[in-house]
Amino acid sequence: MRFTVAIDGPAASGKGTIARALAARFGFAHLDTGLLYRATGLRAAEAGIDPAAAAASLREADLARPDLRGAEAAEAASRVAALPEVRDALLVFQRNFAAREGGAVLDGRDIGTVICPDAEVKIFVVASPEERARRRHAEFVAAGDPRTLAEVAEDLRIRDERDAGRAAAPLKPGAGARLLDTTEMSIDAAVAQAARWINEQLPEA
Ligand SMILES: Nc1ncnc2c1ncn2[C@@H]1O[C@H](COP(=O)(O)OP(=O)(O)O)[C@@H](O)[C@H]1O
Ligand SMILES: Nc1ccn([C@@H]2O[C@H](COP(=O)(O)OP(=O)(O)O)[C@@H](O)[C@H]2O)c(=O)n1
Repeated sequence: MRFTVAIDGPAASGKGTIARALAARFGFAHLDTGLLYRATGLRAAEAGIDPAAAAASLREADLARPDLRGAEAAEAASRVAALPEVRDALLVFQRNFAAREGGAVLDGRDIGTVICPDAEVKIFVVASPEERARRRHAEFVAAGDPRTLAEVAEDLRIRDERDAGRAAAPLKPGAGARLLDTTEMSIDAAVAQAARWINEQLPEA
């Protein structure tokens, strides 16, 4: 069976958490596509190579770096993600992942619009900017990053503006996407709602 769940939304809205939980619940494979852009951004900056070349030559080890979830990687990702050549270089890998037998969940910014416009289920996850900053800040505190809440909020604001304002695959809901506002939702409630939408579309066993 091929079945694709596309999850998009702004930074720290809860995409990855929901995608991971859905993949575990339904036995689908999960791809956090943000990691591809994070790894590309870091690699291009460090090796001083063209970002498109960095994207085209990503290796497993690049995606296993411990610093991928940090603020520097996020900023580098959002810069290279505005380049159409970088997006093109990552497209086929993502499409192949989505088409795998057994089902797949992908989370990112353009999954429901560009990568998988025909996904069986599209979910656009949002939360208020304050709540998203609070969540990301809590993660940084847990990881020992001294960034303040105000700094985190400002980083997210700049990145969201860049991601939604760029010409190449801007952040926006795909046609037919369901809106999931997690601002006042528990993780369990958010996952349960998403799971109901998937169950509605799953073929009868
Ligand atoms: N209702 C919720 N849904 C999803 N994540 C939530 C929720 N409430 C709190 N979180 C927390 O928000 C943080 C950011 O979530 P994450 O999945 O990393 O977001 P994203 O992938 O959109 O950047 C995580 O620490 C997660 O546990
Ligand atoms: N499908 C995707 C995924 C990420 N990205 C870019 O990569 C950056 C990091 O994405 P991420 O999903 O890891 O970031 P968070 O939402 O977890 O903060 C985003 O700010 C986007 O610029 C993208 O352009 N397209």
